[in-house]
Amino acid sequence: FAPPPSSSRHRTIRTVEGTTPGSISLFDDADQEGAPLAILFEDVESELDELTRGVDREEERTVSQVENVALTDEEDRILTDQEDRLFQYINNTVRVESCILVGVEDLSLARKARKVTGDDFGSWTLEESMVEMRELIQTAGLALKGEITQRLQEVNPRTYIGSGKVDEAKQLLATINDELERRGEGECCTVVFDAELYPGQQKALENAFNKKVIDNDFLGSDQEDVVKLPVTYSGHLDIFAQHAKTREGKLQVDLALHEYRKPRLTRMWTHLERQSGSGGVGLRGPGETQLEVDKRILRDRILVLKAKIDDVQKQRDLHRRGRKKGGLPVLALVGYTNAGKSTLLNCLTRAGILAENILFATLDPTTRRVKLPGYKTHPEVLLTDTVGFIQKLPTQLVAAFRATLEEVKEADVLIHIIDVANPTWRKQEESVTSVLNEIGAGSKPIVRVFNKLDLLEPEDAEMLKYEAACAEDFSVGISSKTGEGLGDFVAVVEDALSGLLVPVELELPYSCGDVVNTIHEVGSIETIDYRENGTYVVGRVPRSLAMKLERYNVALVGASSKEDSESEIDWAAIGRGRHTAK
Ligand SMILES: Nc1nc2c(ncn2[C@@H]2O[C@H](COP(=O)(O)OP(=O)(O)OP(=O)(O)O)[C@@H](O)[C@H]2O)c(=O)[nH]1
Ligand SMILES: [Mg+2]
Repeated sequence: FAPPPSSSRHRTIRTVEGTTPGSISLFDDADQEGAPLAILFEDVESELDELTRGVDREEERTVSQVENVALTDEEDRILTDQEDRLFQYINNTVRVESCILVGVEDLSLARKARKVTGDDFGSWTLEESMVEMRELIQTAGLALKGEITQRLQEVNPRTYIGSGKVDEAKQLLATINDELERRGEGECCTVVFDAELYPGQQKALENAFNKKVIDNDFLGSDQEDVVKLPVTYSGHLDIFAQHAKTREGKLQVDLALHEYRKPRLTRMWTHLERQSGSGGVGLRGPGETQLEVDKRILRDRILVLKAKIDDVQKQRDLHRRGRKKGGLPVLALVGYTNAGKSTLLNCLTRAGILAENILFATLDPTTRRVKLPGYKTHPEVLLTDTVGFIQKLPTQLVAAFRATLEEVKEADVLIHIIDVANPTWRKQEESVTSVLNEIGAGSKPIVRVFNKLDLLEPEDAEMLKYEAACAEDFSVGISSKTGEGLGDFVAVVEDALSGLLVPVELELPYSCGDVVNTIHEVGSIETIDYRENGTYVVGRVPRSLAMKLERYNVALVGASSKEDSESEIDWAAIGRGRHTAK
């Protein structure tokens, strides 16, 4: 992380209160053109100390006061800098090197599912879930050293897994650590659970494992405190933390981390308190226990973060409303993480949005105005990329990202990208569908896109294309990589859009009386007036009908019948990124 001295720049910033000047160095990565600035801590402790002081002052304000804080641009910039630094801190330190994975299958859940649905289609097997956890662990940058699994008829309320398994895990950790020590490598002190644990269970497990593994040096030096926080299910959070790019994404991850820690109060803040001078001047009030202080700081931080997120969201709402006014149809790309949403958006727009072979590459919704090549009935649409879904998201996180999913709720049509090269794709599809239902977006028109056909055996790819062609709903098989099927994709999207109701204002000659009946049947009428030249109608009709009635249109909103003259589209070239805009 050390910058070459020649390229380093130095910048001094003021804290919000303007009291303690702090300084940070910024440097450009000389090798990579356009790489983001990285922030180097000269003195991590004092930076963070300053940060918590800021938080401490914020807490004196009540909720409404926090909401009313109008920040100047400068203050806002400084606060954002502070967020960024906290962020860097999270990214760089709440990471552990190695871990073991405990997989649990709670058979009582499958039993419950069977009672409701009559079968257990859609519930994940232990092995499928483990495959996914391994990927998550890898994405989080952890080295997986060992695994144990258990099938449980009922969860043990105290330690989640049975006491025999706890002993087994301890034994495994001991064996692994002996081996690591022999090789002179750092010890493995993290247990990742493939389950959501109650704080009490987590504590009990920490205690159980602590005795043998984490031991006294858990209280070791300041940095170590944080590094050795027993991470169990927070793996998702770390991954989110590493991929949030925009202000809102970062704030949300930050909030989720705080919400996650609240019931699990760890020693994270304690060491900061110790840094702030004897007795924690300005932090600990009279008679307050350390735990109370910790809780207060977390609670206040959560308040501030929520207020800020609110702010950012209000701005986004404004943008969204502005977009609506433009009358362009909005398509949202949804799907399981790693299905290829960003790749498809890139392919369609060449917008250069991050597409990587890691889970959760996209955390922030990105919207692009796109002219779909080959799109006949409408010149342009808005395409929104969204964060990928996943089974068993920690509840806290789902709540934090619900706002992001608002974009999905606002869309006219959902494009559900499915990675058919993944053996569990049907279950992933189910998981996504249930999240969509949960957020109230299940009734929107959905285009199912079987992606990554290029990775399948040709005959399997053919089967899927056939399945898509025969499907009653909107389905299509494509490969975002080779460009195969993208022409069909655009056609299917067009079909889906043509069923949408669009606002119209028409003057229909009296000779087309039956048209009014049709509008009643397939759309809705807000105003009807019998005028000299014909029937004046304001209402909403399917896009396809709007096109047909265009000549009677007084002011047709949001649709156009311009024929697209592009006939031959070189999708393969677009897929490879060599397409030049016409
Ligand atoms: N072979 C092949 N690979 C693909 C295709 N589409 C996407 N990929 C790859 O799949 C990986 C994931 O793609 P992304 O576009 O980042 O996936 P995403 O759905 O946006 O993922 P998140 O943002 O993490 O939810 C990348 O390595 C892509 O190159 C395809 O059609 N064929
Ligand atoms: Mg993505």
